[in-house]
Formats: sequence, structure tokens, C-alpha cells
Amino acid sequence: MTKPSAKKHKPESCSFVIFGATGDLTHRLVLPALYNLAAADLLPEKFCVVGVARKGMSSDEMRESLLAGLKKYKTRPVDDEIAKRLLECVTCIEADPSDPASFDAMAERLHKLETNRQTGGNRLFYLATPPTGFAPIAKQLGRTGMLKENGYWRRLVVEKPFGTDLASAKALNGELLSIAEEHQIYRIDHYLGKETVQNILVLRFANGMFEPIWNRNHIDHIQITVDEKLDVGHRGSFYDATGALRDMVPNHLFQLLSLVAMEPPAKFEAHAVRSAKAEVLAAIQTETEAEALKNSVRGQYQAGKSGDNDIPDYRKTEDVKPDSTTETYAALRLTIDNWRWAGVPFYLRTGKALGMKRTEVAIKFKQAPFAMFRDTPVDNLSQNYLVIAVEPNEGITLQFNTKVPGPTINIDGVEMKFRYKDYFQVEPSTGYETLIYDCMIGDNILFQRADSVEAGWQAVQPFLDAWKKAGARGLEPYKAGSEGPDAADQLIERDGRSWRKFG
Ligand SMILES: NC(=O)C1=CN([C@@H]2O[C@H](COP(=O)(O)OP(=O)(O)OC[C@H]3O[C@@H](n4cnc5c(N)ncnc54)[C@H](OP(=O)(O)O)[C@@H]3O)[C@@H](O)[C@H]2O)C=CC1
Ligand SMILES: O=C1O[C@H](COP(=O)(O)O)[C@@H](O)[C@H](O)[C@H]1O
Repeated sequence: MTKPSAKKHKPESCSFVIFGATGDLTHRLVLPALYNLAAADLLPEKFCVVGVARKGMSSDEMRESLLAGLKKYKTRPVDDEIAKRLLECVTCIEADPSDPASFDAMAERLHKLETNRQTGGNRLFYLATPPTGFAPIAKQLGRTGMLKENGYWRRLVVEKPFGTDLASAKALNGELLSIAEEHQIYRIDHYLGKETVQNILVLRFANGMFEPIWNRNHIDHIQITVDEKLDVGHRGSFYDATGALRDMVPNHLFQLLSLVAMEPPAKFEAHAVRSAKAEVLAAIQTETEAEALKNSVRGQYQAGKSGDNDIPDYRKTEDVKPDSTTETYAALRLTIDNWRWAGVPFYLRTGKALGMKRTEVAIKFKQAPFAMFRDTPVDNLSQNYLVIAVEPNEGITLQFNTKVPGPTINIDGVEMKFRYKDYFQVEPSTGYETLIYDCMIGDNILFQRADSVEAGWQAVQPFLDAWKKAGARGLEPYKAGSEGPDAADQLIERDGRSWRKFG
């Protein structure tokens, strides 16, 4: 069955200014997302794309490079006519935040371009640069008045990682908020662009049957898993300074956690939803150093095979220190200190170079008291899990027990499965389309507010500190292509529980 989606309207005319336009993110995701929006007729009537490069490049050169990216990273066949129309909107401007005069010149050129292209003065500035560029670029935009909202909207999209710890995230928020208002700042997390992640809100709050049991009285524990097959590859220099915890937990895994654990917002509106998310993150119990070590596992992959791919030892990866203690796997046991979740552990795990790609939230309900069926033969007793499959096989599964047909009572575990592909015709996308579109229409419900980002870092900071002090002590090796270190199993098994098996 195919259902049509709600009709969206075109955003107001604007300029879309990309810093880091020569980079990987722009080519891999941002331009393909703009292309997909163009194909869906969801770009503004009057629109221009300004690609900013620190060193001179002609607009033609930039268009050529972006077209090559579009063809390489396409999510659907590229229609030459649509690509041509989109690329005609592209102009390259040179500006380097270490050269303030270049930003003065940019302000003038941008204004002229807006006049020529009749886009008006609405501007979206996308910081698609490494994080070292965020504050310096924002500072120059502020100094030159380019962010000033004078009857037009001016928005700043900030990529991840947003800081490397609590102190740096606070400092970056402080710098940005001294230049722009909170409503102008769009802190992006691509997990919020995923349909399956947005659907957590709908699953919980558009259905009457889940909310009454969505609490400590009925839920035993929650597991959040983001396993990746990918190894670190050519990202050694970034990854070795970052690690699995910083790279994935305070952002992506906490998006999943906050949507699953937040209180029902009073309205489906940015302020209410973002407040509920920030509140639940702030309620994650702060660990002492000893508790942090006890409630966490970190691992590092050693050489192995994932499918047909030979994966080298992490420490032999280009730009990784040969004695690196950076974790490529992290598992945490967290608790949320509020009425709803008291006593319900949240087990989180994520890692690279694992046997399979799997992102899911598994909600484990309390077992029924089986007194009544104590003497009943059980073929394959199922645990009562509600599983939100973010990737792959996007959908929702409910596991429960049923009677095996026959003259006697036999019990077996079965599943009820909803798969998106069985109900909806989903256009392939990068995941950035919704986020970019929402930013253009000024809806920041799917973007992170400053307090949420800081609450996330606050919750992981004790683990960062404890691991830093421990150095190599407690760093568990695991074989690439495996399910991760055995210690991650022990982390959950010591509570008498186990990780949900896939499949
Ligand atoms: N690549 C991806 O798949 C993803 C990336 N991200 C995030 O997006 C951002 C960009 O990543 P990515 O495109 O991979 O990075 P790149 O290394 O490809 O850099 C992007 C561009 O930024 C410009 N740049 C570099 N340093 C600075 C600086 N200090 N000031 C201003 N401009 C600078 C460079 O362009 P020039 O020299 O021409 O000015 C460079 O080409 C990062 O924050 C990353 O974490 C997030 C999700 C996915
Ligand atoms: O931001 C990041 O996310 C990806 C994982 O994203 P997914 O959508 O494929 O689940 C991860 O590979 C990368 O290291 C990290 O920086």
C-alpha cells in the first residue's frame, strides 16, 4: 500500500551559503540533498547557492566539482535538467576567516548577488567545515553584519562535532550566542534527519496504547545499539583524537535516548519538544569516576575480516598513533533519575569494524509471571521486546509469545513486524533533505538547542575523564568483524540481562 505524504510548501526565497563548499560533506550530502529537494520542487522560487572557498576558485570550477560529487554520491538517477538548473544557482566566493578583509568583500558580493538574483535578504549560512572553522567564521559573519536580521531571516547551521567535551561545548555555545540569537542557530545532527528516528515521536505520541506502559512499572530496561561495519579507514587523524564515545554518544545515541525517554511534550512544536528532550538528558545520573569505570566498557579493534574485507589493526591505521588508547567501541550503562525511569537501566553500545551494520532501540518489557504456564512446554520463549529498527530493515517489531496450534498448550515466541517498505514508497534520500528544508522554513524542532547539547556532554564527561585517567588500563581488544568485546556482554549480564540477538 502506498500512502501520499502531506503536501509541503516551497520555502521563501533565500541565499544558501556553504562554508567548506570544496569539502567532502558538501559533495557527499549537502548538494545531493539540495538536488533531491529541487527534484521534489521544494527549493525556493528565487534561490542562490554561494560556495565559499578560502582559496580562489572560479564558479565554473566549483560547479564542475559539485556536479561530479552529485553523480558520485547520488541517491537516485541524476536528471541533467534539474542538475543544470541547480548548478546555475551556484556562485563561488572566496573568503577566509583568518583574513577579515575577505569577509568585508564577501558581504558586498553577497548583497550584489542577492540583488541580481532577486532572492531578497534571507540567508542560510551552512558551516560545513571542520569544527576549527565554526567560531572564526561565525565571528566574521557577525562582525560584517551578515547575520543581522533586518526584516529578513538569517540562520546559521552548525555541523557536528559540537565541542569535544562539556567545557568546549559551553565555550562554543557562548561564542555563537554572543554573535547570534538562539533562534538563528541550527545545530545539526543527521540522526534527526532519519525517518525512523522522527517516527519515535509518532509511535509514542500518536498511539494511545504505548504511553500507559512506557515507564518503570512495565519496562525492564532499554538497549540502544549503533553497530557499524565500517572501520576508521582514512579518518584516522579525526578519529584518533575523538574516539567512539565522543563521535557517537552525546549526539546520535542521545538523540535516540531522548526521544524514547522524554516526557510527552504539551505541543508538537520546537520549544516544547526541545525542552522535553533537554530535561531528560539533564536527568541522566552523573557518575563518579569509580561508577563511570564500573558502568562502561571501551574496546579497540584488532585485525580481522568483515564480510570479504580485511580490516587492519586499528593501531596500524593511517594517522593513528601506534600506541593509541582511543576507543573504537563504547558500551555504557546509564540511569535516568526521574519518576518515569527510576530503576530502569539504559544500555548503550556503539562501535566500528563490527560484524554488521545495525542501529536499533530495543525496549524490553517486564516478563509475565509465568506461574500459570509453569509446567507448559516452551519451544522458543520470546522476551517481550518492542524493537525500533532504525537501520537496516527500517520498521518496528513486537516480540511476544503465542500458543502453538495443537491439542495441548505449547508456547512459542513470534513477531509482529511493520516494515516501511511494505507500506510506503520511500524516495531514496541522504537524510539531510528534511533538515535543510526545515531550516529554510524556520522550523528548528529537529535541531539541537544549546542546553540539550550541554546536557549530553555533561552526562558523558565522567566517562571521558575516567577513561583518560585509566589510559590503556581497561581498554578491551576485539576482533574486527566480531560483535565487540566480551566485556560488553558482561556489563549487561552482571544485571541478569543480555543484549538482544539480531534477526
Ligand atoms: N563528510 C561527512 O560525511 C560528514 C561530515 N560531517 C561534518 O561536516 C564538517 C565538514 O566535514 P568534511 O566536509 O568531511 O571536512 P573536509 O575536511 O572535507 O573540509 C571541508 C572544507 O572546509 C574548509 N575548511 C577547512 N578548515 C577550515 C577552517 N579552519 N576555516 C574555514 N574553512 C575551512 C576546506 O575548504 P577550503 O580550504 O576550500 O576553504 C575544506 O574543504 C565537519 O564538521 C564534519 O564533522 C558530518 C557528518 C558527515
Ligand atoms: O556522525 C557520524 O555518524 C556515522 C554513522 O552514521 P550512520 O547514519 O551511518 O549511522 C559514523 O560512521 C561517523 O563516524 C560519525 O562521525
